[in-house]
Amino acid sequence: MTNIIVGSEVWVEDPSVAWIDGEVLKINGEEVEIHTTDGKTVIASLSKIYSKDVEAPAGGVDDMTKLSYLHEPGVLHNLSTRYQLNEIYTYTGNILIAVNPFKRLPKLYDAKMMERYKGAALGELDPHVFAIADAAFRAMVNEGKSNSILVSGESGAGKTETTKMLMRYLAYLGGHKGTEGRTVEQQILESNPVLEAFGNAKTVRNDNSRCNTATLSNELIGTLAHLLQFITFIYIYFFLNCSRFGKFVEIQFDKQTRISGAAIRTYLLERSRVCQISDPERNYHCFYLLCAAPPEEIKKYKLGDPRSFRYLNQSKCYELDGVNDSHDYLATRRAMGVVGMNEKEQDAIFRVLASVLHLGNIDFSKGKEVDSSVLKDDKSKFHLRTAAELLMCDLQELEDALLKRVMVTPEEVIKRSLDPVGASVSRDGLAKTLYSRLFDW
Ligand SMILES: Nc1ncnc2c1ncn2[C@@H]1O[C@H](COP(=O)(O)OP(=O)(O)OP(=O)(O)O)[C@@H](O)[C@H]1O
Repeated sequence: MTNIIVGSEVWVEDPSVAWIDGEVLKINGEEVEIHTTDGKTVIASLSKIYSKDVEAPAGGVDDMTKLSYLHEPGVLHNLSTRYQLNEIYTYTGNILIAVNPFKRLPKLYDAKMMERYKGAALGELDPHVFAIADAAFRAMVNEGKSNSILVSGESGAGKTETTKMLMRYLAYLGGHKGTEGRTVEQQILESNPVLEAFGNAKTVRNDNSRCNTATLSNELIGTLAHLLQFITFIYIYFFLNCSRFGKFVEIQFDKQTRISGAAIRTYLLERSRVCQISDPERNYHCFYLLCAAPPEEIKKYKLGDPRSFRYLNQSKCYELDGVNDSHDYLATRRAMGVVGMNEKEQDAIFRVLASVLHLGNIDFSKGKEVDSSVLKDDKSKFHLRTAAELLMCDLQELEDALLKRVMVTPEEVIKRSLDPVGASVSRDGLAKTLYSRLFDW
């Protein structure tokens, strides 16, 4: 700011394009008059304008540390310049920034590209997700220690796509055929439909949202990454930090640096979504898939139109563009088979899911005693009975679990009635717990 004089080229905030460049016409104390490149004259405070790097190359720089000024407008301008040239990757030191291209760029990820990046030092070639995977792989081999890659970004930023590319490259380096000739990468990807059905939902930003940075703090990620340094097996880990759920992909290598196995762990499911959604979002995909199951299964689980269930009808969004829930239900069933869940287990999973929907339709009204409640009507009784049948539990015990609170003291176990509001809270609590236990399983 101190170098800003009349004639300097600067960045100034703009309501429509975030930052716009211009030339300083006058400085009057803290007040600066700027002629912007869109032909306007604006007044801004000296502390809110930033010098423009006039010597920066027209196509931007591939590493942000090469910029003369590392401030917000400089960084955004550099990313935007490169993006317009289809250069979606840029380094900041050894961190890679990826800008979502929202279109397929097949040449960027083909076999030739993998060949180019194999063994190349970080920074030697254009910024690329393969370069990060290669550096992580080489460090793991050279140091004989596990390594981790953190993929972070807002919902819809491209974390899932990035992880797929990282896995593809690692599978190329440590390529190994798994069972039935499928690569480990393929097997991990095949488990995706199952995880996505139960852990993904449509959010405002992404029709198939899994992750954003909202709930997993940087401190927690730091701790996880730190702990992993002490694990002696040679693994490469990916963290995807999320709000719907977190995903932790572990790829295991043997002493010959060939892939020997993989595991996926999930954590931090967004439980509140099971009972509460707001327009235009949706609940977890699996509920809509189940409501679109073949007629004999709908009959078995006593389901129907998603509009008839409280946990789904709080939002007006039921269908997603380009998504066929009936088709996806069958695809999820197939994927469950591929990852080793037998028919009986699949049926148990869908029974629990259906019971969550039935629980949500139970209403309560005031009971005869003070602060007590009863099932409101025959409809509620039907849903309670169905939930008990599906969960294969005792009807009376399930009703008690909703209408009464149990307190355990050192002396005795006390049962206290709940009023209708308390019973609704306990109903939602049970639904959330059922769903999250199912997801963890
Ligand atoms: N490198 C890429 N090439 C082409 N398309 C991409 C790329 N990265 C992202 N996309 C597009 O953006 C969409 C959203 O990306 P993705 O699902 O990876 O986001 P996310 O960060 O995992 O989101 P969420 O956190 O909500 O789950 C993808 O479905 C794809 O269409």
